[in-house]
Amino acid sequence: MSLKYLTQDEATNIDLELFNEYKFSVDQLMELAGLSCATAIAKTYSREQLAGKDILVCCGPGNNGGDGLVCARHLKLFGYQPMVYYPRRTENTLYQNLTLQCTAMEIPLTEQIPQDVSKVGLIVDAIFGFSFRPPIREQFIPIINLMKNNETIPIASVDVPSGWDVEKGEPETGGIKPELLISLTAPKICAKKFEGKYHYLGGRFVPPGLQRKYNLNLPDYPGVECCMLIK
Ligand SMILES: NC(=O)C1=CN([C@@H]2O[C@H](COP(=O)(O)OP(=O)(O)OC[C@H]3O[C@@H](n4cnc5c(N)ncnc54)[C@H](O)[C@@H]3O)[C@@H](O)[C@H]2O)[C@@H](O)CC1
Ligand SMILES: [K+]
Repeated sequence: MSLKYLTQDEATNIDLELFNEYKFSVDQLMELAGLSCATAIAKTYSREQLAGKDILVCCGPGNNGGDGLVCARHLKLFGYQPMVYYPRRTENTLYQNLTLQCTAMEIPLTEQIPQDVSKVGLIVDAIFGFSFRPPIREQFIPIINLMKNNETIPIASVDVPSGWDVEKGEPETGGIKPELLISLTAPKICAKKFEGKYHYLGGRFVPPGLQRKYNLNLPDYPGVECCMLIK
């Protein structure tokens, strides 16, 4: 049986079951998800490759953005130079704590779109995940366009390329084209349209009962790895 690609509803229901039936907290899964993203990024882009370059981590308003904040912290701990663009701060305590942790890690944080990206060697797209529903709301158009119109800086997308329909994939009007996609828990249907070089699976936390219920057919992670290349 092949690896299952999830519909938006399946992804949402798995999310709810992880929190309600398996009693995971958002923090627990977000920490594991963010760490697997940072690890997949580090395996794909060495520190030498990115020496002297910033990693621009773009964080959206939901848990995909939370994954980005966690990912930025672990990239810093791995010796990279992340900076965080986080435009919409909510009063949510978890996001406030994650933001404080980034600041305490001396990661520059900005609410303004960076004007000068000449020092940026990699963009991490943590704007929208599986809860995205087109069309993109006004406030997020500039950052999506910054990623879409840039031809030189590689993009690593967390869970879903932001702005893509979670099932149909890239919008007709053209979307971002990530080089690396890290699918969390299990890939979403839009990942079948992903044509970038590296597709990783992360989020090594799925209990066997949930795997069976949704026929996920997840491949075995090698050894103690928290992420694995699936393409
Ligand atoms: N369920 C899981 O197994 C896990 C989920 N995690 C992350 O959580 C993400 C899903 O998080 P959320 O459900 O908070 O939502 P998202 O982070 O996918 O979306 C963020 C917010 O964007 C807004 N939005 C939706 N459509 C929009 C549009 N067209 N224009 C502007 N804003 C729009 C929604 O209000 C949504 O709350 C996953 O993609 C993954 O990254 C991980 O943290 C942990 C594991
Ligand atoms: K994303």
